[in-house]
Amino acid sequence: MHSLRDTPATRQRVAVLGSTGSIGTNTLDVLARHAEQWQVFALTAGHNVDLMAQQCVQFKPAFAAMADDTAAQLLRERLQAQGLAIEVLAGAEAIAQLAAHPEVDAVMAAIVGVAGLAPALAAAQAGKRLMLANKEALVVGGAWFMQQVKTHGAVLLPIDSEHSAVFQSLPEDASTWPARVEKIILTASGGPFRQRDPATLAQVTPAEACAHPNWSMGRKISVDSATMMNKALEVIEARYLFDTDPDQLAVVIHPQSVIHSMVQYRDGSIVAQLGTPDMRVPIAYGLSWPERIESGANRLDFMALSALTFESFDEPQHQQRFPCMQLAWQALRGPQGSTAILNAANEVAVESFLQKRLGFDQIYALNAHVLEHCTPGPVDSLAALVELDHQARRLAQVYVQQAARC
Ligand SMILES: NC(=O)C1=CN([C@@H]2O[C@H](COP(=O)(O)OP(=O)(O)OC[C@H]3O[C@@H](n4cnc5c(N)ncnc54)[C@H](OP(=O)(O)O)[C@@H]3O)[C@@H](O)[C@H]2O)C=CC1
Ligand SMILES: CC(=O)[C@@H](O)[C@H](O)COP(=O)(O)O
Ligand SMILES: [Mn+2]
Repeated sequence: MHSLRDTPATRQRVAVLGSTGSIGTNTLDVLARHAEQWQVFALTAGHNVDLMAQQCVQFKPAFAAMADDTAAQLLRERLQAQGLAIEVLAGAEAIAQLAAHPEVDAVMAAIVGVAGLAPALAAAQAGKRLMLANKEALVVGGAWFMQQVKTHGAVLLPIDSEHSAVFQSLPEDASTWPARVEKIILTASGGPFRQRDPATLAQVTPAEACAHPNWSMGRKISVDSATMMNKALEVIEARYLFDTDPDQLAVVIHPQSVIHSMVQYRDGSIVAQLGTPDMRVPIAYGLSWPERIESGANRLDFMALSALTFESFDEPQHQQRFPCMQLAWQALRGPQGSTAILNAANEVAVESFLQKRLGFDQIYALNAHVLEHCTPGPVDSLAALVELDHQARRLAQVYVQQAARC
């Protein structure tokens, strides 16, 4: 593998995993504003050769990797034709190797789904600064993943907007959190169906589900926001990131997505983080922590805000609209491995919904079914997690096939 010997020691070298996605492109936008501080060392993606080729021209990384072999070959030919000396690698293993590359200082983990677990883990085990957008990695890996971060001296910075908000609202000394914190309150927009008649949810289309009112995101997380499974995954993510009891985690619906989340302290005081809904803010914070850098985000104009409103997720209509929410606590209170099972079920359910093989309302039914019927196992290695994920996926696929027959 080739080495960047001419890199000034002061520039941090970043690997952006999932560079062609929503988080990946926002990350590159922030990095482009700070070329004197960070250098793009590696870019990785799945299939999108056109965008990856453009990113390679602009950022000239030492390495580019595509999960898909054919895409990698195509990229190699394109870059050669342009005279760019970028080493192109292929496959999941190469992506994990780049995440752990000795010349990498920081890794943006922005692959969607459990596919991002192995490279995020590789970065953690190599002791990197790990900027974690890929919430599924933590939902699957749970306390074991956090233990790997600790054991290998990695620094984990949350990128998910709510968790970045919580992190920004907590004292720097983590050892004080248990004594000081009463509750973590995650805000939720309620997604595109917050006011939809629950009786009509069976008919919604992928396009409607992906039309998030406040954020422009990839299709998987957009569907998760529409079912509020995104918030369920975030409750699980918060439990492991901040090592809280599940009962200390609460969700409040806040349709404007201005308050990104809050910490309630034992004296009743609440500290919140606010801003315009722009992922470049948590990304910039993940890159620069404990410093602050320009993110490019518009500043919040309080005078232009009509109102900040809140709704209880316990309202009967919201309970009907968003049954997925309670699966977070069900999985957290279940045996070890339950959150990995729930994640696998949900990935199959969302993909099937996007392919129009499953109704929107069946996402909850599938998730609940697999969580109930899949037997959890110990979560103590990547291989064990992968096996559990496969087992849950098999059960979920059977459910989809049966649902298609009805
Ligand atoms: N978007 C957002 O604002 C937020 C996202 N997140 C989380 O960040 C993660 C990324 O989300 P988002 O950017 O929206 O997703 P996108 O779908 O926009 O992007 C996903 C990225 O992962 C790549 N990818 C997909 N599958 C694989 C695979 N099997 N192996 C390697 N790379 C793969 C894609 O490559 P390609 O397209 O080239 O195939 C793309 O670069 C998710 O876990 C999400 O929950 C969290 C908070 C906010
Ligand atoms: C930007 C981000 O972090 C997303 O997870 C966002 O929070 C989705 O919004 P809701 O899930 O609250 O609709
Ligand atoms: Mn979020």
